[in-house]
Amino acid sequence: MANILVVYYSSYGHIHEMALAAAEGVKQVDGTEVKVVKVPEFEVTKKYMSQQDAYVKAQEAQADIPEVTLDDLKWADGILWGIPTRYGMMPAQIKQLLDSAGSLWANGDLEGKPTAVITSSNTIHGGQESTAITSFVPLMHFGMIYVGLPYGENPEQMTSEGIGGSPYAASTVAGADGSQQPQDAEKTMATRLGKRVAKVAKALKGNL
Ligand SMILES: Cc1cc2nc3c(=O)[nH]c(=O)nc-3n(C[C@H](O)[C@H](O)[C@H](O)COP(=O)(O)O)c2cc1C
Repeated sequence: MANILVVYYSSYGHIHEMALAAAEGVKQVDGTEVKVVKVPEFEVTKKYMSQQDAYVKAQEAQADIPEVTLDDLKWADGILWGIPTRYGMMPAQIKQLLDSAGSLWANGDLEGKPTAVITSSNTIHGGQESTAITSFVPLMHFGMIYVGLPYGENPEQMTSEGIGGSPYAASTVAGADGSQQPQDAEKTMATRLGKRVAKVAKALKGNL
């Protein structure tokens, strides 16, 4: 049995939806168990963003998702990270989690585990690729094995349409005002990435 964790942070729900799509992909692989967990919100963020309807609605929709623990990260044989773009890179909430997981780094608890990123940004050039690539850096410090999104399996990437998806991460474009919801092609790529991480985790478990 390979355990797969989908851990995400989502202010407005796009990454929440993409995380659920990735979990569907994990479920397509026999002999795996999937858990979806969210990164805790900061009090200061609740204070400043709770005037925004879109934020409040999206947080209510995630109320039943449990908050991640360090034991969840240890439990996992593979981890998908849902990371929306903040100024071209990961949000502080995700960085805070990683910064709180120094004991796992020190013990090598995540070494050899496959990992992948799901991201989003408002605009097509607003950080889709920079968020994925900069997120790779701390994941390498943890000794994880990065799983990308190959062109051969994701024909949706070969388009001039304004959708997400790159060799580095599954992604969705939320639109300039954030009102665009993840499109089927984007969710399909997240599902395939979930499936890919599950297959790699299963193949690697006990073999490194
Ligand atoms: C503080 C902040 C910074 C952001 N920075 C960017 C950015 O650099 N580029 C961009 O295209 N979108 C940016 N956005 C938009 C978010 O990336 C977008 O709301 C997010 O990807 C939607 O995912 P979510 O619904 O899961 O939160 C930013 C949003 C916030 C709140």
